[in-house]
Amino acid sequence: MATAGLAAAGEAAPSQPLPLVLVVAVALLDTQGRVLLAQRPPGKKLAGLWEFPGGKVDAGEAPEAALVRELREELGIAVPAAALRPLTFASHAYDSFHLLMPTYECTEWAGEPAGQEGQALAWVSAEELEAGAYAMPPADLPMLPPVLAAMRARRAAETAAAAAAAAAAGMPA
Ligand SMILES: Nc1nc2c([nH]c(=O)n2[C@H]2C[C@H](O)[C@@H](COP(=O)(O)OP(=O)(O)OP(=O)(O)O)O2)c(=O)[nH]1
Repeated sequence: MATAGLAAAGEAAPSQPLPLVLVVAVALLDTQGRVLLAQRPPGKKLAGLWEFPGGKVDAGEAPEAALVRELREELGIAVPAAALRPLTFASHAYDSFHLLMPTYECTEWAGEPAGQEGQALAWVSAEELEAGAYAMPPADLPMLPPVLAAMRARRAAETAAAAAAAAAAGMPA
């Protein structure tokens, strides 16, 4: 329906569209099924909140390439693009832009993650994440159910693999 038609029907006219900002992020999962969160530094928007590592996609850049670049720059780790598996996405209207954030799951990387820009990092368990122990941006909250499911699946798979290895070696798990 055209705007005039909406107004005639007594509905609110659509507000000014916000610019769409494309950000890519990752749920990096360790063998215990914990996820890596990074704390946004002081002086930035959403300072102090804990986020999934990632950043903005540059013009002309593929999302996976952007994430590989961001993880190298921010955490000092090398991630093969093929190890990035689509998991979920965020779509959230902030005051001055609309965030669209495809989020991948990843269990393979080379190097030890360390905050290259001085940001604090934390490996967070599913229980801690679910309890809200790490305050996150509002855009991230709808992504938590699929992230938690991925964390628990990873932990269960690693536990089963350890039990199978122990059984094969003739040892109790
Ligand atoms: N990487 C990441 N960004 C998030 C998450 N949740 C969320 O709302 N964001 C927002 C915060 C920023 O507005 C944007 C990320 O872009 P960025 O990392 O380049 O943001 P920034 O503020 O450091 O950069 P800038 O605008 O100062 O250049 O997405 C998240 O879980 N991970």
